[in-house]
Amino acid sequence: MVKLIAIEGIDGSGKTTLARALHEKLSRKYKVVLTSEPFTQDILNLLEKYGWKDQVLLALLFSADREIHVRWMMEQDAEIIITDRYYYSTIAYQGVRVQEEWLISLNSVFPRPNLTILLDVPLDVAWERLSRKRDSMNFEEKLRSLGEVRERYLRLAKKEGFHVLDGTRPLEELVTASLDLILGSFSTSLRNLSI
Ligand SMILES: Nc1ncnc2c1ncn2[C@@H]1O[C@H](COP(=O)(O)OP(=O)(O)OP(=O)(O)O)[C@@H](O)[C@H]1O
Ligand SMILES: Cc1cn([C@H]2C[C@H](O)[C@@H](COP(=O)(O)O)O2)c(=O)[nH]c1=O
Repeated sequence: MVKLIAIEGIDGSGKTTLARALHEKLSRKYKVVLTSEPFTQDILNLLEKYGWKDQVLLALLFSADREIHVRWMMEQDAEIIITDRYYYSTIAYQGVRVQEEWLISLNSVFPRPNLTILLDVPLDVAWERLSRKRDSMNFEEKLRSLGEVRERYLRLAKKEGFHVLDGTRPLEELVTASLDLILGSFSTSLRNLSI
């Protein structure tokens, strides 16, 4: 059975960097697919067209994109799939303005990840990192709500049992900690092979 690992966190928390490093390490022993959300170019076009203000529309668009993403993931020949963002992104981000129960219900159709890692960073660290890539989507809007998104992620982590890692730690430490979690939580066959 394929194992699904979700990497979550606010913008600038280091998700993409960690996901790529884990992909590189795990690929030495396993068939690993690295993917991310938003998944399709279509959703990026729609975000461009309709903007980022209407959070109900965003929740519906991201969830539709996720359905296409999940179908695609199910077709992959992989032992491990690492996704840089998954449905908890919708619950944390759109949850700032939209009823959480509805978001949870909307996303209840998707497979639950086997393991979720939340990279947690304070806002000033995220801002500093993001300002280096100010071309990122919707920069000014993001900064306004990122604190609330972080709080929502931390609450979700407690409720859903995510593994929370301090994203200000050096990358090498984060990779080691994540590999321990991944190999420790999966089957004996995965655990017996060291990376
Ligand atoms: N552990 C780390 N320590 C210091 N800098 C880091 C660390 N991880 C990532 N960075 C740097 O922070 C910046 C943002 O990293 P990255 O793009 O991986 O974050 P992200 O969470 O995927 O962001 P976004 O959600 O905006 O795409 C990059 O410049 C990256 O090199
Ligand atoms: C999947 C998903 C994403 N978002 C937001 C979060 C980010 O601000 C952008 C994606 O950009 P990134 O460079 O990949 O971080 O979209 C969201 O609000 N809801 C979602 O479900």
